[in-house]
Amino acid sequence: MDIFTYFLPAVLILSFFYIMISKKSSMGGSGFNLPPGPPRLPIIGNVHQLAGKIFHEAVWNMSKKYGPIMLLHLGSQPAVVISSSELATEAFKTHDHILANRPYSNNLRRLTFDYNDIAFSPYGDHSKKMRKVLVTEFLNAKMSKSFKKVLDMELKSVLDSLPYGKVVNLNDLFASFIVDFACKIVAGKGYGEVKIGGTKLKDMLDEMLILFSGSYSEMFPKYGWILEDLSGWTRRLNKHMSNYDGLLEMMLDEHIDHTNEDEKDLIDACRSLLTREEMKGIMSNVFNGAVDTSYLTLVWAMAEIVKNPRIMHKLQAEIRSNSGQKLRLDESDTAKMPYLKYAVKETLRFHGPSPFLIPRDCVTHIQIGGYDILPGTKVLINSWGLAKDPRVWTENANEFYPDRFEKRVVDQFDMTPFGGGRRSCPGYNFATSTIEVVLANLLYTIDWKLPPGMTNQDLDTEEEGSLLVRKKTPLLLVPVKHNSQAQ
Ligand code: HEM
Repeated sequence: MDIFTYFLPAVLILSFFYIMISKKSSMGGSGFNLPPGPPRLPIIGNVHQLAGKIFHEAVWNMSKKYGPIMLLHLGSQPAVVISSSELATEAFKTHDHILANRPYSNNLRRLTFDYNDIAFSPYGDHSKKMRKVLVTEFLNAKMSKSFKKVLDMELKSVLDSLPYGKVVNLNDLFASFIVDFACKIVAGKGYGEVKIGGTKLKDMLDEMLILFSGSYSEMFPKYGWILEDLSGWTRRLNKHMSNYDGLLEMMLDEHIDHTNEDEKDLIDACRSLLTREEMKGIMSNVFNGAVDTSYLTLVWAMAEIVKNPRIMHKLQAEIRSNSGQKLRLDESDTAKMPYLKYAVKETLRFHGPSPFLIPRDCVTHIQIGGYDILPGTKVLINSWGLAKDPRVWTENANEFYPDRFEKRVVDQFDMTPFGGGRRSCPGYNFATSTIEVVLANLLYTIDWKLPPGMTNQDLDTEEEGSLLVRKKTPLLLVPVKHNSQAQ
C-alpha cells in the first residue's frame, strides 16, 4: 500500500485548508516553456491518475503520450519525469550540480536522523563529508578483505544448511542471508533475529520502504504535516523510528572494536569520524541501500536464469570450468567469468530494483530538452523505463538476454540501476561483486530444479511494488547437489 492509496479520503480535509489559505501558484501563467503533461485537478494535481497503479508503469505509459520529458503535479509539488537516455544524459552531464540536491520534507527528515545520512541529506558540506567517509573508510580495498571473509562464512552456512531435494523459498533464503551479511559488515554480528518493539530488522526495513515511498508533506510541502497528523502517519512514523533507533543504538552500544584489519566493520571504520546521529544515518543508509536492493536482484537473477535453461547451462559451464577444485568461489574466480557479469548486468537492466532514482530537487532555473525546469521542481528519472526503451535496447528489450552485452557497448545512461552523477550509488562495485560471488556459488555446486509438476513457462516473472520492484510471487526452487559434489 502506498501513500496514494491513503490519499483520497484525506483530500477533503486538505481542500478545506487549501481554500482557506491558498494563493495563486507560482507556476501558473508563467510564460515559461514548461514540459507537456496530462491535465491536472486542483489540489491533488495528477494523483488521481496514478492512485492504485504501479507508479513507474503508469508514468512510463503516460510518457508515451506526452514525451520523454513530462510535467506532473503530485499534490502541489511539481515533478518533471525524464524517460529517455538522451535527456538523462543531459540532466546528469550538463546539470548535475543543479540537480544534486534532494527534495526536503518533514517525513524524510524524521527517517534520516535529522538529515544526518548521505542519501537524502541536502547537497553540501555535510553530504559530501558523509559520502567521503563511506567511500574512503568503508568501501575501500582494505575493508574488502573483511567483507570477503564474512561473505564466505555466510555462503558456507547457507550451502551447508540447504534442504537438498526439497522445495526452498529463495525470497526468504536471500532475505535472511543478506540481512545477516549486512549486520555483520555493519556491526560485526548478526541482528536479524533481534526484536525491538516486537519488530525485526527486515520488518523495519519493509516498513521504512512504505514510509519512504512518499508522504503528505512531500505532496504538500507547506500543510502536509496536518494530514500526516490526522491520518495517523506521524504516529506510525514515530513508532517505527523509535524501534529502528533502538536497534541501531543497541548495535552501537554492544559493538566490540576489532583490531585485526580483516575483521573490521562499518562501526570500527567510521565511529571516530562521525557523531552518534551521523553513525546511525550512515548505518541506516547501508541497511536501506544494500539489503532490499541486493536480495531482490538475487531473486530476479535466479528466477530468470532458471526460467531460461540455455542461459543456466552456459553460466554453469563457465563457472564450473573456471573454479578449479575450490570449495567456494570468491571475487578472484568471478573475475574470470564474463558471462556471469553479463547475467548480473542484464538482471539489473531488466529488473533493476529501483524503478526511479532517488528524486532530485532542481535548485535553479535550467532547461532540459528545450523545456524550462523551475526551482523547487522535483526531477524524477524513470530508470525502469530507460532500461526497457526499445529505441535503445531494440526489439528484444523485453527479453532476459545476457548475451546482448557480449557485443554491445552500453552508453553511460542507457541504463541507470545505480543512478548517475554526484549522487549516484557509492555501493555500486561492492553490490555487483557480492551478487556475482553469491550467484557463482549457487550455480557451482547446485543444480536448481523446478518444484514437481512445474515447467519453465509456469515460472512467472510478474513485478509488483513502486519504490522497489519485487517479484510478485515467491521464487520456489529445489536445490540438487551437482554430480561431482554428490556424496
Ligand atoms: C543492487 C544493489 C544496489 C542498487 C540497485 C542501488 C541503487 C541505488 C540508486 C538507484 C541510488 C540513487 C542514485 C541517484 O539518485 O542517482 C542509490 C544511492 C545510494 N546507495 Fe545504492 N544501490 C545498491 C546497493 C548499495 C549498497 C551496497 C550501498 C552501501 C554499501 C548503497 C548505498 C547507497 C547510498 C549511500 C546512496 C546515496 C548516495 C548519495 O545520495 O550521494 N547502495 N543506490
